[in-house]
Amino acid sequence: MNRLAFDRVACARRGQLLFETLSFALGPGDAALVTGPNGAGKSSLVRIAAGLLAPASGAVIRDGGLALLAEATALDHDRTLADALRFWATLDGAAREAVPAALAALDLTPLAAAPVRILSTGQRRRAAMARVVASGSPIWLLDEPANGLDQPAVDRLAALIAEHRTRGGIALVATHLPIALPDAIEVRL
Ligand SMILES: Nc1ncnc2c1ncn2[C@@H]1O[C@H](COP(=O)(O)OP(=O)(O)OP(=O)(O)O)[C@@H](O)[C@H]1O
Repeated sequence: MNRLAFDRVACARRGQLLFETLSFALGPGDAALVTGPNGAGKSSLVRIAAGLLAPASGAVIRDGGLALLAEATALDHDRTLADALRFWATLDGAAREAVPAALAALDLTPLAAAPVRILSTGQRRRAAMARVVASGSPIWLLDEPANGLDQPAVDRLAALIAEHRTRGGIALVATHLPIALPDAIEVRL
């Protein structure tokens, strides 16, 4: 069963404790909303969840594949959007057919043949989200997924997360912008 849990996790950066004894457990269909002021440790929490940063103490339990949306989009600027997503779909072990569906889900189909470098800020954010969708991973770790998005795109993002949860997926969302996540566990840092 897919699962993401923090068990008394502490996070320290440059000797400073950002949070400690943080515990929560997410199962199929669950979501966590991570909020807090700048520098509180939202991105650090996402990186700990992803296994990219070690907790100062405590443990993280991950059962299921992960997809991470972080600040930097790892899409190759010189490829077309569809090509860049196909590259990641292959690495993520996803079906190549997942790419057109993900492009459509993020309203990016008209830009499929455009080079990644010409995409606007919001389009780039949606492209990074398309990679998460195409991956087919059950556990989504989303760091500021609404950054640069207009309101219709934020609403579409919320709907995508809701669909993912309906299919038994898990979402951990760190954001300083409002995103509708019904019945999410709230983690305030
Ligand atoms: N690679 C790093 N090495 C050392 N300290 C770091 C590193 N990345 C972040 N920090 C520090 O950790 C603290 C928390 O940063 P983090 O990015 O997790 O916060 P945040 O809540 O996501 O902030 P924001 O809302 O501004 O994005 C900050 O004081 C930051 O300077």
